[in-house]
Amino acid sequence: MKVLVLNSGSSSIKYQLFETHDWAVRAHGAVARIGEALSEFKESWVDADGTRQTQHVERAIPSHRAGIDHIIASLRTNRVIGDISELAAIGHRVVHGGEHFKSPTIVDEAVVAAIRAVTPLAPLHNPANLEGIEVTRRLFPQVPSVAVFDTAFHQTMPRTAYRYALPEWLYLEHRIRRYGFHGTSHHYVAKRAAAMLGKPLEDCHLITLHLGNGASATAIRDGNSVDTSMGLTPLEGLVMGTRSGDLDPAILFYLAKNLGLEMTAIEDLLNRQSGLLGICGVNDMREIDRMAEDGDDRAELAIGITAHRIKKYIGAYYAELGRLDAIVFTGGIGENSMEIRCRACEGLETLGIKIDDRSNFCGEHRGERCISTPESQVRVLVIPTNEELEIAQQAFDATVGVARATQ
Ligand SMILES: Nc1ncnc2c1ncn2[C@@H]1O[C@H](COP(=O)(O)OP(=O)(O)O)[C@@H](O)[C@H]1O
Ligand SMILES: CC(=O)OP(=O)(O)O
Ligand SMILES: [Mg+2]
Repeated sequence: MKVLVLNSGSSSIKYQLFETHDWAVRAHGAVARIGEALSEFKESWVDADGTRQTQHVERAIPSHRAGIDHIIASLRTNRVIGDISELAAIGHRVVHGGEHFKSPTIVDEAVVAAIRAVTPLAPLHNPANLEGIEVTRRLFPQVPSVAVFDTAFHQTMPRTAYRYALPEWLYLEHRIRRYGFHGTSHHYVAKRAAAMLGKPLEDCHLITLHLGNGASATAIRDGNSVDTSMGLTPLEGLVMGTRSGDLDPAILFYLAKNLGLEMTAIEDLLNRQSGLLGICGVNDMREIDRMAEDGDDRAELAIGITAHRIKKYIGAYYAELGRLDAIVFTGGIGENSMEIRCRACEGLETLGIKIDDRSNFCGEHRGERCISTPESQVRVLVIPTNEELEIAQQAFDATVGVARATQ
């Protein structure tokens, strides 16, 4: 059997097709720059003779719907999906599940409505996630679509971490609280970290740092999320590609009252024009690293603010946890930027955190690795995330569980 996973982001769709007997990847790819003049479609698949094939095309792909149609057509043309009955499930990353969803859920009309109801809380993400669900339910009505929520892993947070200091009715009547995101990634790397530490996840105290386009930190006690930096929406917390992360809420009043900005303009400013892009004009960390090396002061500042914010969260979460086994770096920046890892952990030796410069320099080594010195009490780990594998396994378990229950 096979499981197809769609991870629809704000301007991209990543996908992977897994064999369920060994979780080998039969095909994977991505559609990037959706809606721009020229979108990019990269795919890689294993053909019937076991040979890996790749293809890279550039063409206009105006919407997520068109992107998914494209992916499915290509999987069929390349004969990666033959008989539809081979598909056990289609797993979908859904960013916001509110308080309703604590585990992977087979999608029906009521689930679609519940996801739609929380869409205002993840305006960059949930519409794309829903579009993916609608397309696959239309194309493959006989295959269960399973929603795997970014918010689910964080549902173990205590109320002292998830409630804001706002009037109670805003929580009771409107469910305004911290939800947290990237839960699938935080959970996946936490399990891998436990394996590297050689102890059960239930015994691990960890700080996981998912640093991609969106970025978040999570405090994990005894294997459970007990605090996380993103809040009601994926805007709070760390500095991101185009999102501001934490700021004084009074800045919003200032922008509205003194600069006359409309609410929609403020929302766009904080979600799409801030973060790395706002500080230095570029949101790609590779390019920012190069600019900083060439002496660009704004690029240097972007790296500095990003690392400073990460360090603040490490300190806060260490204090919350009291004991810390490991700090885990993941996501495009966490996995690849030795500069960010180095600066985020700099000066933390008295907390028992010491990076080994040679191990931190990745060179050709891109896999799971420990980058702290042997004396460092807290291990510092780099673990490539694999949200799609985690979603595939959770989606498969959900469908197998239902099949068992109905037998
Ligand atoms: N070799 C690298 N060095 C520094 N940053 C990198 C490198 N490779 C990727 N990145 C950064 O990772 C970020 C994207 O992370 P990723 O996890 O792929 O994002 P997404 O949230 O879209 O899945 C970008 O800022 C990109 O510049
Ligand atoms: C929730 C979130 O920020 O996701 P991404 O990093 O994919 O934008
Ligand atoms: Mg991501």
